[in-house]
Amino acid sequence: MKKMKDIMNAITEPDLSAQQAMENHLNSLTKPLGSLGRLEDLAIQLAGITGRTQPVIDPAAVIVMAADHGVSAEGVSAFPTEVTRQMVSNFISGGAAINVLARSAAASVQIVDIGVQGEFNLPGLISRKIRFGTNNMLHGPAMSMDEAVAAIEAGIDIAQDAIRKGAKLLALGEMGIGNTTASSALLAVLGQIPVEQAVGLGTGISQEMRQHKARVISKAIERNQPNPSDPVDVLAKIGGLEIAGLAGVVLGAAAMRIPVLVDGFISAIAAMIAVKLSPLAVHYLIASHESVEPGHALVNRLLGLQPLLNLNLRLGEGSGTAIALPIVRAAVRIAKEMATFDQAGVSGSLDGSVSGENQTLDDSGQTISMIPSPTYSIETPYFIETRHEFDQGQKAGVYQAIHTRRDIRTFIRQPIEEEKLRRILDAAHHAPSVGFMQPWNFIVVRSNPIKQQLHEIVAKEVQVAGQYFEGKRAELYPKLKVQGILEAPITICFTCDPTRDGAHVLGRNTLPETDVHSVVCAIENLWLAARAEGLGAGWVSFYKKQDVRKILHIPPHIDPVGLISIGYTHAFQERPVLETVGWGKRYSLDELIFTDRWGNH
Ligand SMILES: Cc1cc2ncn([C@H]3O[C@H](COP(=O)(O)O)[C@@H](O)[C@H]3O)c2cc1C
Ligand SMILES: O=C(O)c1cccnc1
Repeated sequence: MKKMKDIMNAITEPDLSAQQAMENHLNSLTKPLGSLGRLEDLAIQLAGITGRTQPVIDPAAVIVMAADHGVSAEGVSAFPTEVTRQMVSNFISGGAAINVLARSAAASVQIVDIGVQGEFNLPGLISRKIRFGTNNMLHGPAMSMDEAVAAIEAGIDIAQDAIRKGAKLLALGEMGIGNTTASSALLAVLGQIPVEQAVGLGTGISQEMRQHKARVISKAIERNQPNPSDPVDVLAKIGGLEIAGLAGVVLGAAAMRIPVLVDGFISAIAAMIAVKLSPLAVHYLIASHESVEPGHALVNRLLGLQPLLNLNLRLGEGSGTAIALPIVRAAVRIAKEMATFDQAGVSGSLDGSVSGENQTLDDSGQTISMIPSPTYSIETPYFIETRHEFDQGQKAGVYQAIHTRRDIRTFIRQPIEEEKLRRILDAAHHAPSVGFMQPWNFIVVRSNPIKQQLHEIVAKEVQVAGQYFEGKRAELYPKLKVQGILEAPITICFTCDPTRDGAHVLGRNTLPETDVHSVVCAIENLWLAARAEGLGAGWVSFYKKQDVRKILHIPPHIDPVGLISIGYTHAFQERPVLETVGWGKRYSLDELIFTDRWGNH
């Protein structure tokens, strides 16, 4: 137990400065920014793991853990238990799929007996047998907690040994008839997924057998009552020895800053257990592929991993890792061997920056920001409670949306996709609101005649406002474009209903205006989401509320807080227009920050 705990605690964050250095390096290479897509993400991840801008992943070793499952007595697999033992012999003889694929990928294979039912006398087989297969989980725990911990610790030892002998990347493989049953049970409990969704056909059973398999799993969960917040308890009651061993391999590798290539459903479940035990381990995982087994996509999703390949595999043994290894190697070689713009004497992009400023010039020669391709999945993992940290790409995305948001008043006539509109409205609807009062409504204006009416009342107020400016601002004012209601495909009126949720809203007794504050939060959410989606948004604030109420049939007690025009645009200016034209400049942040009391810097 101590070994496991120590290793769990030894796993640290990836090296952010090495990641940044890698990103800068990739951006200096002779290719358009980001054009090597996922290979660039891989190179950055490997830099973070290894702390090196020239990561080394060779020699790579596939560790295949083999064990048997008592539950296979229930007829949950298309094959009998003895196939596990027979396949171990096949692995040692070099005739299994993983042997061939590993040879083709120039990786070594280590076969570990961590719980096969049967004795071996095979040279080259690593024997760490904890017991002769698990018990049938239908009738009680598959193994004891001590055995589960011993299997995890055996995995840690094996990873450490392999690394000491020189391995720079470990890949997970497994063999164990019945192990998709254990894996589905683990997924159902640890991922809080309905059993029905977590179960697949494994080695190729019929639909009737699949239903039977699901019933066996449900009964085993019912019988054992595993505690979802204790991964070792769950592993012991409904898991398997090879799964525990592989979880140990992940922990051992991550603690030594060695990347782990994950194979199919079973090894991904093992990786999930490792991440449950030590959340930072997730940064060391690379998903080689997504198998046909339906649970695999779910685990990848829960872990936030994007598989490199989808080849309809459903084998295991580490097969997918050997196929993906050359891709990982390609990422490493790109970083190491490609020439930079300087070295090759190749001209950089037109703004002169080859170093990743994410900028280019628009048609008129003005510097505009580009949206880099997203490096992370839009589906945030939400089951792993402990994985609340944003990864580098996610963090960068949030700040990028904030810093490149602009008040956009010039739109091109390209319609907004309905799903996009729905997503940004949903972002607005997830804004913070005082006492959760959600006082907003969103009137989405698409009708041209109504836009025309809004445009007219706004134009009138724009005129009126002009007389209040003096000097330079009076001169600049007529040149400013302050609204784009006619051009924008839609304008949204954000309203506030002060009666929503009754008179006594939590947190609003002394500050009645908190309802409007909440609506403004919704506007900002929409604005940032729109920016991330490549849509410009502009807040129009020249209007008399009475006029807007009349046009949009808004009842008198409802406040039309803001009109926001949205649409695609030619350019997101690097700086606010009002700054560029000299209307105003951004105050210094330091001057705005006081310490403890007003005015104290
Ligand atoms: C010949 C053979 C070789 C394999 N290699 C991997 N598996 C894969 O299938 C098994 C899991 O499926 P289930 O839960 O349906 O038994 C595991 O051993 C897995 O590694 C194999 C299965 C067979 C039959
Ligand atoms: O996803 C896998 O790796 C898998 C699927 C079925 C059987 N064995 C392995």
